Amino acid sequence: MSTVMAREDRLLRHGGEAKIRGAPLLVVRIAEIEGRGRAVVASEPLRAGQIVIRDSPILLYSALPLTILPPPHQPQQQHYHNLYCSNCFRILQKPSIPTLVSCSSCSSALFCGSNCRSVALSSSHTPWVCQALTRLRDCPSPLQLHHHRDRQVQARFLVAAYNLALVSPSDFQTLLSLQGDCSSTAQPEEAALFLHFLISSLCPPLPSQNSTGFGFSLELTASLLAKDKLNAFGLMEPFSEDTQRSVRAYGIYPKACFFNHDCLPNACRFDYVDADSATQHNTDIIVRVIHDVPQGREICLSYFPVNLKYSDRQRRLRDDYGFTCQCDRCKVEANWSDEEDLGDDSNSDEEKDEELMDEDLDEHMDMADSATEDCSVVNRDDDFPHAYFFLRYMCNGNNCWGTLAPLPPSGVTPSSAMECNVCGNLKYYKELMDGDALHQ
Ligand SMILES: C[S@@+](CC[C@H](N)C(=O)[O-])C[C@H]1O[C@@H](n2cnc3c(N)ncnc32)[C@H](O)[C@@H]1O
Repeated sequence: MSTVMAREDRLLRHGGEAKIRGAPLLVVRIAEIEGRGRAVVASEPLRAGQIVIRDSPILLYSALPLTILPPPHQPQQQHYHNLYCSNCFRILQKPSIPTLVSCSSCSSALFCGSNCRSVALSSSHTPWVCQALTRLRDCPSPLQLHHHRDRQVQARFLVAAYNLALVSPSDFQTLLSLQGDCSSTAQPEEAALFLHFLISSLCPPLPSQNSTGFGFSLELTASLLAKDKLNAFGLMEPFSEDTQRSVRAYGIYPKACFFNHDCLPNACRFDYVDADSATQHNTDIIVRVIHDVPQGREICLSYFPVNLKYSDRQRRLRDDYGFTCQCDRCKVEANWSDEEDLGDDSNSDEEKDEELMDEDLDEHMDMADSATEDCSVVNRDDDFPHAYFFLRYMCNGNNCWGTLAPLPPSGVTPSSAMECNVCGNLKYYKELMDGDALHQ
């Protein structure tokens, strides 16, 4: 067992249940499930819409490429298009606001105000991060970092992670305790080799043995990258019907990272990053159950939009998360044939994907039409919950494909308003069943 793994084991395992940073979990617990690792399980019956976890990130980093940012007070609005505060990650919509400030020593970070800047200077944007990002951004072109957006984002993660070891050793230990390590592969991945070389040759030296006891090494770099790949949550750009949405920042959330995946999840997560600037913790994520969940049942999220077709889901889960999904929906859809559905060969792959998705959904919807007569189907363990799921819990907004969860119940009364976790619109149960959802 590697040093990293041995330490992880000591830090984490505690009577079969994992210790979790921060406030104790109340309505859920973390349990080990064979073949699935740690999992979030309801410790009491949960009501539709109930919040099960509210979680703050231990680490947040930008998903944007390493570029020189425009100076504050830059009058041209377009320069700020899709730029975010480097601390709170709210969108910088108003370039003329007098509070916009940049880092005083680099042009890699822009903040929505002096408060965010001073928080960042003592946490996520320390002098070491400032120099490291500047040197990586200006790295000589033969090293090819400029052409490789994914590697730039991974470099940002590694800089943020090694900085975490310096500024918050306990959070760094939490990061090390998450699933993902390099011990399963004999050779460190190419990304780890490349990025480790880049950081060790370009960035200011890190203390060889910091207070966490972990030295800067290729093994640790590879392990950190694996943890990021399996556990990071993306905070998306604001929703727009017309454009493809991408990630504005990635975060490591020490409780939410225990949710396993299901292609028909019973919970979904919300974030409100662009909430009122007076709101603290705007990068928290909140997980709510989408329907009643009995005590002892595992609570799962979907790691991607629920509309993906079977083969794409299987591929992503295998390639990105290292497991074969055997959820109820996959068992049913494993018998469906993609080849039969491929249709006109002249269409692009994207068009084919959309057609397949529409056909998959049509099939679900047909089943759902006959299922809606009997609302009890939601609790049945056969094919129908799949169809019912799409009708009731998938947003039908243009280009959205979000998941709907009821607003939190007030007392014992469930809410009839369903909130979409992608577009944010509210829909009402009756309109959903009538196929005429009300957008507000
Ligand atoms: C974000 S972590 C979830 C928590 C993880 N089980 C743990 O022990 O820390 C993601 C990893 O959990 C495992 N996992 C998630 N969903 C799974 C599922 N439906 N079946 C099997 N393993 C799953 C996979 O190893 C995946 O890479």
